[in-house]
Amino acid sequence: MKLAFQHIKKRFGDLNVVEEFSREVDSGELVALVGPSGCGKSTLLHIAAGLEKPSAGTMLAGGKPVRGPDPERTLMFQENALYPWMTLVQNVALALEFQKVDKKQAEAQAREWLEKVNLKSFEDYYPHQVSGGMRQRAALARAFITRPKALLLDEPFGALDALTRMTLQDALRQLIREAGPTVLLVTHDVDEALFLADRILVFSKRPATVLKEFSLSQHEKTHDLSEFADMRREILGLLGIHAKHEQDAEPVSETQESLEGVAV
Ligand SMILES: Nc1ncnc2c1ncn2[C@@H]1O[C@H](COP(=O)(O)OP(=O)(O)OP(=O)(O)O)[C@@H](O)[C@H]1O
Repeated sequence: MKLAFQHIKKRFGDLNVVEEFSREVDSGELVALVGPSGCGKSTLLHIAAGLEKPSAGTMLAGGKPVRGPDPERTLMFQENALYPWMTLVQNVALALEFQKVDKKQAEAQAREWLEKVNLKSFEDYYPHQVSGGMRQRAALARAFITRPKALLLDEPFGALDALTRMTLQDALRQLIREAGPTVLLVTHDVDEALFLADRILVFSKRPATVLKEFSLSQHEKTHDLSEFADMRREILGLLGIHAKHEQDAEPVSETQESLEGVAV
């Protein structure tokens, strides 16, 4: 599903959040939105999800104006919203039950998706009985089980430690490869954007405008992002973070902290 932001502007009262944003995200493409805290990235995601209306301009999904939320466009947050009183399998199955799929069939499919995200023996655990990374794996299974045409990911792994985050990024890439949704990813983590994205949009501080756009080669990426060192340095520079020397470039977790520090 192609997403098209056409001359989008957004104000909240006196606060000018998005100046004017026009971009298309092709079917099956993954575009990462990177920028200072509070610049308006999540607002753009909410407009794509149909949770916020633009003050001006048009949001199109699959060529049609977005008029509200739709299961075809699934939003996933940093804080997994699993229900604590339901097991992982019940949580994942619920997404299908909302779509009127029979409970037994929904649970059978939920078990398959939990297996895909390496949670096979944990299906019947409750969220508090598993780690934060495992809860986000379950949240990924729940996001994918309805086979949305567009996935809108808002800092999906922001609460996880760097190592767990990398394993979740691997799981996400695998799921995307299988299911092929269009993905918009908001992240503070430049390395996450480099690893996952086909394209990265770097935003200015509020009101959000695109400072620069980067296209990444499609070939197989690994977490060794050394071939993207120049791009990484340029992105960090645009965000006002300067790595002294290449060998001093911040590791993932510090990058995250530094970016948080650019809050406006
Ligand atoms: N519903 C709302 N009502 C009023 N102001 C809002 C609303 N949603 C967002 N804002 C404001 O708009 C600005 C941009 O918020 P947004 O969440 O889009 O930024 P962001 O770039 O995603 O930030 P972060 O990276 O910290 O999540 C902020 O100042 C925020 O307080």
